[in-house]
Amino acid sequence: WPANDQDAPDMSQPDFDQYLGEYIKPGDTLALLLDYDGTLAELTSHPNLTQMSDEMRLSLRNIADSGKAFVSVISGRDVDGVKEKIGIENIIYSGNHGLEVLYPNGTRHNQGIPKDVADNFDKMIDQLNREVVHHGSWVENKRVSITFHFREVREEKYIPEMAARAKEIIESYGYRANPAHASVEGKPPIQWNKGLAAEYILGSSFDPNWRQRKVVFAGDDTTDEDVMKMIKGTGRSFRVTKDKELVTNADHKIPSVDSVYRLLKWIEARVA
Ligand SMILES: O=P(O)(O)OC[C@H]1O[C@H](O[C@H]2O[C@H](CO)[C@@H](O)[C@H](O)[C@H]2O)[C@H](O)[C@@H](O)[C@@H]1O
Repeated sequence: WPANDQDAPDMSQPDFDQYLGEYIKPGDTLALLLDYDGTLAELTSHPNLTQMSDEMRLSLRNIADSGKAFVSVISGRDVDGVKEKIGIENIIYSGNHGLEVLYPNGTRHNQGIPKDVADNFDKMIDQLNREVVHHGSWVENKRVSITFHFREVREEKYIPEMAARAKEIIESYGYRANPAHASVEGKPPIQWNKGLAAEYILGSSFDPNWRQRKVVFAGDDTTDEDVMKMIKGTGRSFRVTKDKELVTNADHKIPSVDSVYRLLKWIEARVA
């Protein structure tokens, strides 16, 4: 299903043969990078309710244990939270949109944040709580970034104004605001994103010459586009979306978390 086509059928094994069959040959070693929410697990009303299916976990574990694939999950959640959700030991986790990296041996890499910006963090949350948290919206505090959630706001008339004001508040404290799924993400204003984090993880942990190796990425959100841009032309990327009109840097659109599972099953068979 090429980007921008009119129909959005779910994916089958022959689709992945077509997308990846020429790219990943049996015997190749592969780097598999994945987003979490909306990619490995369905979006839910609250982040605590999200669960990855047992089938997805088993397939991911089989790929990670194959000895033929390097696996990393790069999430907007805080790194310990996303590791807890997935629960597989031998993969590299990255959280807070790439600001934190947690290796299987427990080593961590935290991207530095200027002190004046970090000092504004609690004040920003206080103001968000005072001004835009009402009718079901809330602020998720991830220690270095925040997510302002409005998925549970039942009276939709409040949403445009609270989202716009949240963006203003986030930016007034020197943070970057970007729209995401029923939320506004607030990230520190440093030259870092999921794409640069992926580049760092691949270069330091997979292979310094990773651009000559096979890299596959799947993600569903705006922040994932940075990874898609970064591997464009060398890797293969998938944007999880049902939106036929959505403009993306991904090589292909796939419609659902279920189709991500089929992608994993295809890769699992290839690295077996
Ligand atoms: O990069 P990701 O792994 O996709 O994380 C992005 C954000 O995901 C979570 O929020 C989103 O998922 C929630 C649970 O399904 C949903 O309720 C919310 O509306 C979504 O925005 C998470 O809470 C954030 O911290 C992540 O940044």
